[in-house]
Amino acid sequence: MPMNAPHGLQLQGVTLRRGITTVFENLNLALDTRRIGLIGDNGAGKSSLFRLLCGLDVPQAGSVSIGGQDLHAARAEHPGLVGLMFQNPDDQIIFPTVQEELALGLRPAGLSRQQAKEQARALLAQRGLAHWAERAVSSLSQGQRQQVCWLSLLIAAPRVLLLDEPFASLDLPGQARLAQDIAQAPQQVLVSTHVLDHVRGFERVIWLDCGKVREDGPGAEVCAAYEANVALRLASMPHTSMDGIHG
Ligand SMILES: Nc1ncnc2c1ncn2[C@@H]1O[C@H](COP(=O)(O)OP(=O)(O)OP(=O)(O)O)[C@@H](O)[C@H]1O
Repeated sequence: MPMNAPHGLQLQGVTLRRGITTVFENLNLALDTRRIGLIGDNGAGKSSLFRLLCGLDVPQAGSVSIGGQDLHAARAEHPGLVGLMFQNPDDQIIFPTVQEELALGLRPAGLSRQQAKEQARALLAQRGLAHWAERAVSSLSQGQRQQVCWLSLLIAAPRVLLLDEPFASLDLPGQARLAQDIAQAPQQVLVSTHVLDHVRGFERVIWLDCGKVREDGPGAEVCAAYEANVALRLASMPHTSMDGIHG
């Protein structure tokens, strides 16, 4: 790593277009903080940022680096550097059964297929989910599939965890468990969410607004600023009436 290089992920002058949409233009971000929340309206660019940070998308201009090294070069050397939990579990899950899906994350660590399956079963048992091992992923509910996605990431243990709306389909116990897991994770964790309470206590929250950083600072302050902005926008909206819709 070059001297004085940032140790975390960094975007420099990034422009990203997806289809006809310019999502980011000349975006600069240094993501060194241990816990970072990402908030903002639908379409603000949260998932797009995660796609850049894990190398799924490549910017049309600018660079994405980690520890001062180009992200793609770094990932080629260390495949387990950055892991993404997708917003939609169906974009993430590849294998038919839960244990195979979890075992996938262990193969880069050099484990045999059998060893990886055994570790996957051990993690499931530790979580009281031993009965899920042979279950077809397609037979699980949306929230259960989301749990599988989280466990896959947990077992793969990348150095940086990117969680895209990980709480969205979880029940209350599942949300509490995930919040606890995040708090205990030794790695850097970035979480995007529309439920601000999940990131309000984070040391850093970034509010994205139409692909730009609107606010960046302590979670409590940035969440309060976003809430105030939403309240203001709601107050200035004309009141809609349901009259006539129901008859
Ligand atoms: N596959 C795609 N092709 C083209 N444009 C896309 C695609 N996915 C997203 N976009 C556009 O990119 C912009 C950013 O979308 P993105 O999914 O990153 O937002 P988001 O903040 O994650 O939104 P949400 O809160 O709804 O998940 C939006 O204008 C969106 O319409």
